[in-house]
Amino acid sequence: MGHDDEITISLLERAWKSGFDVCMLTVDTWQLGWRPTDINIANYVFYYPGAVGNEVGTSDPVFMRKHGQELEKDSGKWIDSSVWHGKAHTWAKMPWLIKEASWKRISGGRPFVIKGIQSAEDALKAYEVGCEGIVVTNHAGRQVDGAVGSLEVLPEIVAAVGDKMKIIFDSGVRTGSDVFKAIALGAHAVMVGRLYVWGMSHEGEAGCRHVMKSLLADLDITMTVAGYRSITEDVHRNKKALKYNPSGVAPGANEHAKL
Ligand SMILES: Cc1cc2nc3c(=O)[nH]c(=O)nc-3n(C[C@H](O)[C@H](O)[C@H](O)COP(=O)(O)O)c2cc1C
Repeated sequence: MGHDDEITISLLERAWKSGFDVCMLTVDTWQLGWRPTDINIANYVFYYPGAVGNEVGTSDPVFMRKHGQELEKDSGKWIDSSVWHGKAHTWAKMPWLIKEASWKRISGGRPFVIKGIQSAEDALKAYEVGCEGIVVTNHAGRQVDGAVGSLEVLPEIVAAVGDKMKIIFDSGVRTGSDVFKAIALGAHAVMVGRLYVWGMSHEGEAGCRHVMKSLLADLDITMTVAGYRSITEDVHRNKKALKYNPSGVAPGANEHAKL
């Protein structure tokens, strides 16, 4: 979410017209973390106005009306008016974004999700401002060095809001047992980031499909060897009976017999 409310509304309208029907706001990176490796290989997709990372914003009709189509690379003007980083909005702005002026009005009431929640306190705030869901994530540990582990905070967040809203988990999901543990701890769904990218970089779309099929197969096997028939009927329903096991060993079939 950038600095300019008019541009924000325009972006949301474009998203809705393009067929997206859930709005997800990332709140943990209004500025990017410092990663020397990226600097070494000149990997910075937001460096100048035409850079690919800024395209959604700088191609926006309201942005172009206000700032012109040809922004000078080094003027700094594009940063001042930015649709990109540089401003920390607060919780006070959320009712405006979600309800009063924006997403709910534009989409006719479709869900709004906040991505980047790492505490029960913030999860409750997200609920209070009108979100239907949250993503419990530490942005894959790629932004704040030493950030709290997302799986560590998941149980307290589930306890606070698990019956009120959808909880999606990400950061570090690589295997079926990672998915299984997150679901067993109360997540309704998980997301993956780098996993599919690795498959894609190796073999394009086919690689991406292969990685995702392997993940699902691994989840199936994990589920069955742990004694569960299905995620929705068994693992999630029985989540309160499952305990997080930091050793990484999946709960065994005996546990299922007890349930
Ligand atoms: C190359 C890359 C770009 C990303 N860009 C964004 C982004 O623009 N907004 C965002 O909310 N998360 C972004 N993320 C974070 C992912 O949405 C997700 O939270 C994270 O990758 C999940 O962890 P995992 O990669 O370990 O599965 C990005 C991640 C990667 C690897």
